[in-house]
Amino acid sequence: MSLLSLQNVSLVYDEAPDRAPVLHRISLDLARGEFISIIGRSGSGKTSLLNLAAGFLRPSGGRALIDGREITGPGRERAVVFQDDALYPWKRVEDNVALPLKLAGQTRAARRTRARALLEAVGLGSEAEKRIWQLSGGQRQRVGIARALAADPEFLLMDEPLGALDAMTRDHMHGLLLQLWQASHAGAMLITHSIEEALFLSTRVVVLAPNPGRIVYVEEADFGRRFLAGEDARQLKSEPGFIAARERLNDAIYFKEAA
Ligand SMILES: Nc1ncnc2c1ncn2[C@@H]1O[C@H](COP(=O)(O)OP(=O)(O)OP(=O)(O)O)[C@@H](O)[C@H]1O
Repeated sequence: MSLLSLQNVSLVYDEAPDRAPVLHRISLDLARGEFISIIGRSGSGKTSLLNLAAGFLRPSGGRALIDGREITGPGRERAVVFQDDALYPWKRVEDNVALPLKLAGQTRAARRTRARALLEAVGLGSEAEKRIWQLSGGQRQRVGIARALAADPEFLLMDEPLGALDAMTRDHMHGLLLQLWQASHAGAMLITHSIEEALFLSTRVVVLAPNPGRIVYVEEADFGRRFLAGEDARQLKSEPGFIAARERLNDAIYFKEAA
C-alpha cells in the first residue's frame, strides 16, 4: 500500500527576510484511498505543504517520504492540479489530456484510447477535438483533472482546483471528483477555502493555523463515501452531524490564540 508521509516537517523560505518558519513540525500521512483536505486561514502554509508533498519544495527540517523513500522532486506517481489549470490553450483538448502519456513514451494509439476514456469519464467526450480556449472554466478544470489522472497517479494533489467556479458547477464537480477518486483508488489531497467542500469530500479534514503553519485540528468524515454509496448530497449537508462538524472546523480555523 502506497503512503505519502510528512514526518515532523518544517519549512523556512530562504528568501524570507525574517527567516520565520512557514511550517512547523507537521506530521501527516496520506494513504491510497484516503481523501485529505487542508484548510486554514490565508498564509497558514497550505500551498507550501502541498508543494512539499509534490516535491516542488524540500523541507528545512523533518522528512517528506513516499513509500519510505525521500521525496527529492516531482514524480509521476504524484499528479498535481492547480487552480490556474496550466493547460495549453491552443492545443486540442485530447492532446492536453494525453500529454503525460506522451512524456511517458506511450504509443499514439494507446494515448488516444486513454485520453478518450478519461474525457468520457469527466463528461467531455464530445469536446475532445476542441481547443482549450473554446471551453468554459468548469470544462477546463475537468480537462485538468483528466490530465492529472492520465498517468494513473497514486496520489492526486489539488491546490484550489475548483476555486474559480460558480456554486452550481462546483457542486457538480464534487460528485465527479468523488467518482474519479473512487475509480482511481488514488490518495487525494485537496487545498480549499471552503469548509463545506472539505467536509463533504474528505475522509479527513486538517486545519492549519498560521505563524508558524501548524496542524491545530483534524476532523474525520465519511460524507463523500456516503454520497458515493447513493445518499443525496443536499440531505447529507443538512444533517445535524454535518452542521456540527462544520462548526467545529469553523471554530478551529478562527480560534483566537491565548494572549
Ligand atoms: N516563495 C516564497 N518565498 C517566501 N515566502 C513565501 C513563499 N511562498 C509563500 N511564502 C510565505 O509563506 C506563508 C505561507 O504561504 P502559503 O502560500 O503556503 O499559504 P496558504 O495557506 O496557501 O495561503 P493562501 O490561502 O493565501 O493561498 C505566507 O506567509 C507566504 O507569504
